[in-house]
Amino acid sequence: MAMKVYGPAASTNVARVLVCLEEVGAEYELVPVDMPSGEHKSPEHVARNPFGQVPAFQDGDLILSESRAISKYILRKAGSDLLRESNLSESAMVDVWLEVENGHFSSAMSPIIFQTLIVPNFLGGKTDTKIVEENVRKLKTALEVYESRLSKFKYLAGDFVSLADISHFPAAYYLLGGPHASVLDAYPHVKAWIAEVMDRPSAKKVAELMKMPSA
Ligand SMILES: N[C@@H](CCC(=O)N[C@@H](CSO)C(=O)NCC(=O)O)C(=O)O
Repeated sequence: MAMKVYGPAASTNVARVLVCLEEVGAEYELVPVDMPSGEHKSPEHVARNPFGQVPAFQDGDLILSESRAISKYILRKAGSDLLRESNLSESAMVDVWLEVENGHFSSAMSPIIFQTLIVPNFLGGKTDTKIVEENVRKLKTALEVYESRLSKFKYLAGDFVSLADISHFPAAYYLLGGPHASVLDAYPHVKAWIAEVMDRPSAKKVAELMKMPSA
């Protein structure tokens, strides 16, 4: 039975799971969740994701939530080298930079995406520029570290591409498509690295899914 992903492709955390499925060429079904109507808070969905969030994931009788854990499951099941699990130190570096992506990059990008895209376009509200400015500063602090790291290594975890790089795709998609793309101009190694991530067939496929109206 095909693996199922619950949630809109346009959600960064759903997109993270989709890009991993595309990386390993797995069969999967994307099951819509109508968030404007609050379907993600329904008992059926909360049974799949205890926080009432998207994504949720099902593979047979295994039900998972948390996009990075789901991503690791998908890559492990496929025996993908994107986790570098045949090498203890390399796999540890993948975990380090996956945590960095979560805590320093996406944690700054999420409020920026919410304030500049969701609030004005889907909630009919006004962007809170204070929140945006505060998180652009946080993003720049992170990008200083990335620039230094990527001037020494081809990819974040080392001289090999890994989940740590791929996991940046969703937030990078919105950064490049949003009002703050020019932030990258001050970080040439980061800008080139993000372009390489975005150029992966998996990223291009999911970028198309993210654009679809139902997404
Ligand atoms: N740590 C989790 C975060 C999921 C999440 O925030 N999902 C959002 C939409 S994507 O940005 C969500 O479901 N928001 C609605 C809500 O929190 O009620 C993960 O990695 O899967």
